[in-house]
Amino acid sequence: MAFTSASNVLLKNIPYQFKDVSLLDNRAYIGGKWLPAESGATFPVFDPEDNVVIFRVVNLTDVEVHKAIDAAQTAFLTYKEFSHRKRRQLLHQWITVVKENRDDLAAICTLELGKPITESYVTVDYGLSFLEWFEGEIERLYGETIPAARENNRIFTTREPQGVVAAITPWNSPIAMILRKVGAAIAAGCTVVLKPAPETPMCAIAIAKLFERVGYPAGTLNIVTGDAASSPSIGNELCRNKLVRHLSFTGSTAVGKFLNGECGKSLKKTSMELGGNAPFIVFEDADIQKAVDGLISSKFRSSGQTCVCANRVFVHRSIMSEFAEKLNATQQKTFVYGSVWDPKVNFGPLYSSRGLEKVQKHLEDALANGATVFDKTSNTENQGPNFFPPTILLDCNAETMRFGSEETFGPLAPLVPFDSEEEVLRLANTYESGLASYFYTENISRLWRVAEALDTGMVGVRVGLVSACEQPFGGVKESGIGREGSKFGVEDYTDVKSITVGI
Ligand SMILES: NC(=O)c1ccc[n+]([C@@H]2O[C@H](COP(=O)([O-])OP(=O)(O)OC[C@H]3O[C@@H](n4cnc5c(N)ncnc54)[C@H](O)[C@@H]3O)[C@@H](O)[C@H]2O)c1
Ligand SMILES: O=CCCC(=O)O
Repeated sequence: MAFTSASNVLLKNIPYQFKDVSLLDNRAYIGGKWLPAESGATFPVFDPEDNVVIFRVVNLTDVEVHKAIDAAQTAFLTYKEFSHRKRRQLLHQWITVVKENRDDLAAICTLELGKPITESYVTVDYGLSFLEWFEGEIERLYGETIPAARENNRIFTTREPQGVVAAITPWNSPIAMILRKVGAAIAAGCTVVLKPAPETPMCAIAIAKLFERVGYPAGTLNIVTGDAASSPSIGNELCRNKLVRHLSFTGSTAVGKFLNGECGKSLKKTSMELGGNAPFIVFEDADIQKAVDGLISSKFRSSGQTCVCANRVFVHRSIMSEFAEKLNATQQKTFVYGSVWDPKVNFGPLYSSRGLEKVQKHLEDALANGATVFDKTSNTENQGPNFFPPTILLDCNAETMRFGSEETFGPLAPLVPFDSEEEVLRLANTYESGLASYFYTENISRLWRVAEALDTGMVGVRVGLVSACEQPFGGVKESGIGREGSKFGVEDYTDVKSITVGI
């Protein structure tokens, strides 16, 4: 077993040898410099596999965040003058260094998030796919010519970068969430102050270490780290500072609503990628094994910790027993447990005891209200303090049980019987959230009817995975504002300027 030599930053022995230990830094990155907190404060980052402290990272206040915003504004004045071709070349170089350091990035993700190493590679590659997509988009940020009503006028539009973007990201899928947001803003010609989640700051720092190698103006990307207690004061500065033109947030609906309200005071543009509570519907005419396979990837990906994971599983009453049997058999065949560093392992612990408590509460609530566990998996003992096995619940009710109105964010699959299309659409559409939904049918008319009726930003029809760099990602209702990825993801960080010329 090899041990890393980055012992000055990494506080625990791990079974991985970093190829480039300089990616492990615990300082903030402001105006092109790596800095400690002025107060000297740091906060701990834990390994979810055993709750041991792995890093201590600098804990900033609003004072340093203010400086980071100033640095981003200074950089913007230089960066916005770069041609689109030059911006594309820089992004291409960033992609190259991220690719070259894929192993170390995946290892940091596994360390901080407890993600099995194989899944961490998937999230790094998913993040890279966004950078590659945005690189292609940079030189396609076209304007328009508009026929003018006045004979002696000509009207053109251009897409202008907005300026300083404040980005706040969550712990789940840290590499991809950062690259999807920061990559788009930088492709559009903006500069960024990023506040990563306190649980996963080292992924953000490593990404910035690679960014630094590329030759962007100092201050184009700044990383401001802070723990849960300092997040509100950091957020306050990001929302109130007038130099910030756009706040791009991914996280819970509660925090998103608060930040959106704060940004409203200075009418900042916001992008809000918030919580989901995805319905997953299996109609009586579905291919049952296909639906089972889709649910396995939608529900149990990242141990159930993505915003687009199925949360409420509606199965037509006539096929419930067959579906449950097949789901249980398939999940037992699919998942391998053990050390997150073992490439064969594909199901890991939850990110923290906070995550575990929430899933346990949803399970207890469902059981107290009449649900039953289908067949508790028996081979998941001794997997660490934050481990929760894939669990299938029968006899569930989405209107009376907690999972019906709150995201579980864990591997609990509550199966809810339904009798008609009308009933299931009413149940699927009642909740305030509207991020993703999924359904399985082999009936072509129902396919179009239900896809159009589901009130969500994304619909998966006979697929359990919708996420892709080219697909507009985002929600309606309380799941958010705006779209990430796709051509809309870059456009979101530009303003349309119209230029009227008299001739
Ligand atoms: N729609 C999407 O694209 C998407 C993607 C991933 C996660 N999510 C959602 O994120 C949630 C899980 O992430 P979480 O638990 O980290 O969410 P969270 O809202 O608690 O935290 C998200 C980020 O906001 C920061 N934060 C919290 N309070 C703040 C404040 N007052 N000011 C500034 N920053 C503050 C946190 O430190 C973290 O960086 C889930 O609801 C999930 O659905 C949504
Ligand atoms: O958790 C949210 C994002 C995951 C994804 O992009 O598929």
